[in-house]
Amino acid sequence: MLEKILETKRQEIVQLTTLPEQINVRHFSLFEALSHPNRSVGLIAEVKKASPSKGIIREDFEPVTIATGYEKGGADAISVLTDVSYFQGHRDYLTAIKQEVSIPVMRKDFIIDKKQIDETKRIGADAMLLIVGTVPVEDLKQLYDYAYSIGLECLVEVHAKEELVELLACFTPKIIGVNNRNLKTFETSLSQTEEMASLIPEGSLFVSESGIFHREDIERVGKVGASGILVGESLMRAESPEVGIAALFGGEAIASSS
Ligand SMILES: O=C(O)c1ccccc1NCC(=O)[C@H](O)[C@H](O)COP(=O)(O)O
Repeated sequence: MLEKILETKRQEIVQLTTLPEQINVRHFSLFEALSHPNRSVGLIAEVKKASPSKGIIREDFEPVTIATGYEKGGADAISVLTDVSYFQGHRDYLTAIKQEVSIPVMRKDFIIDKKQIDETKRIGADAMLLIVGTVPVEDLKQLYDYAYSIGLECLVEVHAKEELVELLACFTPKIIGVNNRNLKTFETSLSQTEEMASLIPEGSLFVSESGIFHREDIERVGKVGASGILVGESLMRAESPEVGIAALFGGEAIASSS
C-alpha cells in the first residue's frame, strides 16, 4: 500500500509547479503542546474523512466544524489528512482549520520532497509528518532539518523496530511516532508501541498512533511512556468531536493550567 501511495505522491510532486500563496497565521508548537498536555496523555485529534483500510469513515464531513469541536473538547493538537487520492483530504482543509483554531495543526501526508515542505509551510501548518521507509533515512534527515529551518516541526513516524533503530543511528527527532498499524495487513496492535517504547531516547517525545479507541488503550500506551496519542477513526465516528474525546478519555477532566 505504502509503495502505491508513494507512486501517486511522486506524480503529484511533478505537478506541483506553482505553490499556493503563503498564508499569514500565528504558529503554535506541537512539542510544547505535547509537553504540557491537557490530560494525562496529550491528544492529537485527526480530521480524517476516509482511509485505505476503512473506506469512508464520516459522510457528513465538515473539517472546520470537526477541528473547532476538537479544540473545544480539549485536544492538544490537530492532525489534518491532506492526501486527496487515498484519504479524501485536501490541503485547503488545513488552511481553513488553521484560521479557526489556536492549537498546533499538523499536516498528515506522505512528504518525500522539499517542494512539499514549502507547500506545507505556505498552507499554514505548524508541523508535518515524516515517515521512515518512504525515503532513505539520510534523505529523511535532510527533509527534517529543512522543515525545522523554515519553522515547521516534524513528527517522525516508524512502523517497525528495525526502522526505529535505523532512524536513531542517523538522527534523533524531537517527536517520534510509533504507528500501531501494519501497512500490509492494516491491522493495528498496541504491542507495537509497547515493544518500541524502551528504545525511544529520553529527550524525545513519544506519540502512539492508530488503533486507539478506549480509555484502557490510552492507559496502556501511557504506562510505557507515550506523551501523546494520535487518534482518527474513533473520534470521527463519534456523535460529535467533544463527545468523542470525553468518551475516549473515560471522562478524565482537563487539567487546570494554574
Ligand atoms: O488509516 C489507514 O488506513 C492508513 C493506511 C495506510 C497508510 C496510513 C494510514 N493511516 C494514517 C494514520 O496513521 C492514521 O490516520 C492515524 O494514525 C490515526 O489512526 P486511527 O486512529 O486508527 O484512525
